[in-house]
Amino acid sequence: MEQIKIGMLGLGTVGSGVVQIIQEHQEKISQITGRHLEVKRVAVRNVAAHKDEFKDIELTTDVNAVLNDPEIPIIVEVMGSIQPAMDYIVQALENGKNVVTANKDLIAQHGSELVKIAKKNNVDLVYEASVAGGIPILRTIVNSFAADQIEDVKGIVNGTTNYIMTQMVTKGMTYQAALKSAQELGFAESDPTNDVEGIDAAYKMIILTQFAYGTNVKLSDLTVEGISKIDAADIKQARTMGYTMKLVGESAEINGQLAVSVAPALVPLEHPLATIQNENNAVLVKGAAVGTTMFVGPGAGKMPTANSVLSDIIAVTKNIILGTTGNTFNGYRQKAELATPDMVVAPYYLALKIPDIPGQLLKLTHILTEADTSVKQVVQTETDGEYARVVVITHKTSLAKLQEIQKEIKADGAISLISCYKVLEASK
Ligand SMILES: NC(=O)C1=CN([C@@H]2O[C@H](COP(=O)(O)OP(=O)(O)OC[C@H]3O[C@@H](n4cnc5c(N)ncnc54)[C@H](OP(=O)(O)O)[C@@H]3O)[C@@H](O)[C@H]2O)C=CC1
Ligand SMILES: N[C@@H](CC=O)C(=O)O
Repeated sequence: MEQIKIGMLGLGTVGSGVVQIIQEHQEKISQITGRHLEVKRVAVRNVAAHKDEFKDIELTTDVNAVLNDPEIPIIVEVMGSIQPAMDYIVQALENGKNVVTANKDLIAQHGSELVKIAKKNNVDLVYEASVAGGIPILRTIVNSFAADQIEDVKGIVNGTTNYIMTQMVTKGMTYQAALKSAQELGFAESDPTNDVEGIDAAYKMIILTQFAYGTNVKLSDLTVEGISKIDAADIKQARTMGYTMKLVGESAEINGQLAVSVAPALVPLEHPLATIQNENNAVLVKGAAVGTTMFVGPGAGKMPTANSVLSDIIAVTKNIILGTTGNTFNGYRQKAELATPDMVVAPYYLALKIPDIPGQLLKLTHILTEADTSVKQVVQTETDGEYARVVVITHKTSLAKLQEIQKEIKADGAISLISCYKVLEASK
């Protein structure tokens, strides 16, 4: 049987999973593709750290030995970060190599540039593993939503933060201990800042927005908030009010304009996203024709992510055999403006510190009424005699009105806003 030789950049969590699947599932892959896949050479930083585990594979620190090898038609980039990964991928594409990558940072920031280079060189550039790890969401949007008009994409798209929050809620683990565990399990990025600050999820929402609406947005177009400042008191309070807290990414089409965000949100316990635990991810895609669909699975980790990389490798192998490489992963292109804050509407959870004297709640109600909303649910959780902690869930209001509310509370001086989270609606 003819061979397809693969060159790899990186042999960490994902890379080692890719090698393992190719070795263990070779027979099935050969039957499906008609080719024997062989990992010919892998570039790493530290050969000594890997040589005992990967005795049969040629390891090198010389990236050019991978990128310039004429026998290798597919390069798998699983080293991460922007540079030097960007330069290596450009070099691979210019050398006529097809590229499979799991690098969301790079695709979200430089995807359109790389797509052009791939097209010019008539090679594939595919990146299924870059969004939601093991969930085959990108190819599903490309293939199964090709004729539908997507109206909303929302979900849990970062495994590390969902794992941390689940461990904190179900096992009472501290934030730091849960983060350490996520790192040990290979879910977190090498620098977990992007995970916990919502940036990793934002990159994934940028890619999902490109696939769903054909529109390129940049990180600065998104509102992004992570989980590092979440108060455990809010998680507990939310629970008593019938909600759990999740880091939710959303890309919504509102009258032809796009609103893309990542933030911790209160999710009603009966909402499908409330059931997603640990490193699992879920993406809800709402199409005008199909309605709401949900895709669930592991969003991070060695084997699930490697499986998505393999689905790309197999797709590229088939294209090589058919002579059909060079087609853009997602061919949909559409220009769309960004929605303004007055268009983005939701109920909000506000935790406030209020002087424990008569008339203060009335003042708060007045501030909300002035901003065209009102209290849907209110709970006084505790008081030290001087100040009470009050939690309010508002009726729907726009982001613009929420900003007015925040400004008015600040101006009042006596009342202070401790935290503020969007509340998902049970039916959406
Ligand atoms: N982990 C996960 O669950 C998921 C990860 N991803 C993405 O996959 C990619 C890889 O992630 P992951 O496997 O976790 O990362 P790891 O940190 O586990 O592995 C990175 C690998 O890349 C190698 N490497 C790093 N820099 C260089 C360099 N300059 N030259 C050569 N080799 C280099 C490292 O070599 P050495 O071992 O010698 O240090 C290591 O083998 C990232 O883009 C990540 O965002 C996507 C989805 C899920
Ligand atoms: N660090 C990421 C890995 C997968 O993309 C995550 O936790 O989701």
